[in-house]
Amino acid sequence: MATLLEVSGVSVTFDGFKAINNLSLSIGEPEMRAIIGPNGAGKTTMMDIITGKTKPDEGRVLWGEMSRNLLGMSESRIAQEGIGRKFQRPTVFEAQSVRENLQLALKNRRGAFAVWLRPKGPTDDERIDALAEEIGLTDELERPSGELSHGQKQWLEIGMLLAQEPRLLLVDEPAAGMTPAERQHTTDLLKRAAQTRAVIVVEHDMEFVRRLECKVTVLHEGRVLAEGSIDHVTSNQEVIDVYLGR
Ligand SMILES: Nc1ncnc2c1ncn2[C@@H]1O[C@H](COP(=O)(O)OP(=O)(O)OP(=O)(O)O)[C@@H](O)[C@H]1O
Repeated sequence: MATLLEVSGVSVTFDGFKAINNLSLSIGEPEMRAIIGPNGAGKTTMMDIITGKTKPDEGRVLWGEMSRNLLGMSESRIAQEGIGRKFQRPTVFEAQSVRENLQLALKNRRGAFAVWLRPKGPTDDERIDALAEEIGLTDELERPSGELSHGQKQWLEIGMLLAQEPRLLLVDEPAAGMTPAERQHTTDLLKRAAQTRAVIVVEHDMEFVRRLECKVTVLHEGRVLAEGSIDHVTSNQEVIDVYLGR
């Protein structure tokens, strides 16, 4: 597994408060990684830094085979590089059908022009069918997205991100507000996505994290407190003291 993203010695201070404190971690390709930690640990700020929304005071964020520093790039450039982010609340176009939402995402995908020039690639309709199948919304393709359940909207948004063929997908609390069956479907979907790309999932639900069956990074006070298998981190006394035992 080659390293895709390397966060190295990153710090950021807001009004004198060090929200991220000499944070270092690396993500492989492909890899599934869960990030956990108490409120205020810096999980959102870390994602803001990776996606270029927040610029840190120190450190480097290196990306890809050429180890280019993402910190010099704009948010839109970083998205073009293949970093997709799913926020907690779904942001699909409610008046548009599932198909139209996926169509729109395909239009905006990376290298769309090159795909258009390629003579034998799948057509957009074939891609939409494959994506709908992937996210479990084949029977809902013609429905307005506003009629979907909360879980289905989340899957549609994941599908729209997958349409853009990201190399790294950042997902914020995907299980929140979902039924147990929806959670299971979301687990399966993310695990499949992580077979061919890097997926970082920030999540508080430990049962959900366990089912992802991946390496877990625990953040606390803006740095890595522990890292390893779920059994390794959940038996760590410091992790129990600052997070699990609360
Ligand atoms: N723009 C900002 N200005 C000032 N302080 C900020 C800003 N963004 C984040 N912080 C502070 O930085 C710390 C880290 O916040 P962050 O949202 O990254 O934590 P988190 O781990 O995502 O928490 P949660 O689990 O509650 O979402 C918090 O103390 C927060 O109040």
